Amino acid sequence: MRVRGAVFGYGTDSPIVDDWSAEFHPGTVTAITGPSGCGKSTRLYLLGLMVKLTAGAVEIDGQRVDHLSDAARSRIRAWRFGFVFQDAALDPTRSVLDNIIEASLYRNQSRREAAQRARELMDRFDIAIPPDRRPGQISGGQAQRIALCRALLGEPDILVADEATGNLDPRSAATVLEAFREHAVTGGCAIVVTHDPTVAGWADRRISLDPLHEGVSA
Ligand SMILES: Nc1ncnc2c1ncn2[C@@H]1O[C@H](COP(=O)(O)OP(=O)(O)OP(=O)(O)O)[C@@H](O)[C@H]1O
Repeated sequence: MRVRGAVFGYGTDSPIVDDWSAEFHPGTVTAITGPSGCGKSTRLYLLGLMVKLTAGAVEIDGQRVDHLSDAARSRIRAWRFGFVFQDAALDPTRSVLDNIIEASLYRNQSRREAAQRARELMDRFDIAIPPDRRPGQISGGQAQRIALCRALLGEPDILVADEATGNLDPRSAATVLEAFREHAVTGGCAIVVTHDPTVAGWADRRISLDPLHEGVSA
């Protein structure tokens, strides 16, 4: 996917993202780095078609998609993207299992199949809690991994993660990074925002938004 000349700001403030262009390739993990508040998460919202640009365009497979209707953008999000946000964004009223499988039900996957796969993912990421637990009764690191299970369950083309290893011990973080790598190796596109130099160094490409060393490196 790519973004061309994107401009976006919140309300009447000056733009947070001003004429941003970038490309993200299948088979590749790209890390986005930069100081706190520079607009890394905002760029993920923009790539995930969650906000409307003031100018510029977002393209997937060469097709412009940012200007489509809300319903069309929601469909693209459900079918093409998997998201892991900083706050996990789990529904507190539903079990962790239901949180994981919720999005896949939009994709006409059967509940039984989805639940089976969700349990496999929970095992893979060592989330040793009963699947009927509510998000209010789990740790921050578990919530992040539940959000990752939810993102992976839909087998997205584009996996977008915001500080997805931030709350994790080194072993759990390594399992999560392996999952990003596997996603890329199987032809997916992974985009990870991180403050962690180890994660950035491990990625295939880095987009730095730091004014002192802005640019792309591989
Ligand atoms: N909903 C909002 N309304 C107004 N301003 C916002 C909103 N969300 C973020 N901002 C502002 O936009 C700027 C960029 O925020 P963003 O969360 O994208 O930065 P970030 O680089 O991801 O930060 P961090 O590394 O601390 O998570 C910040 O100045 C922030 O205060």
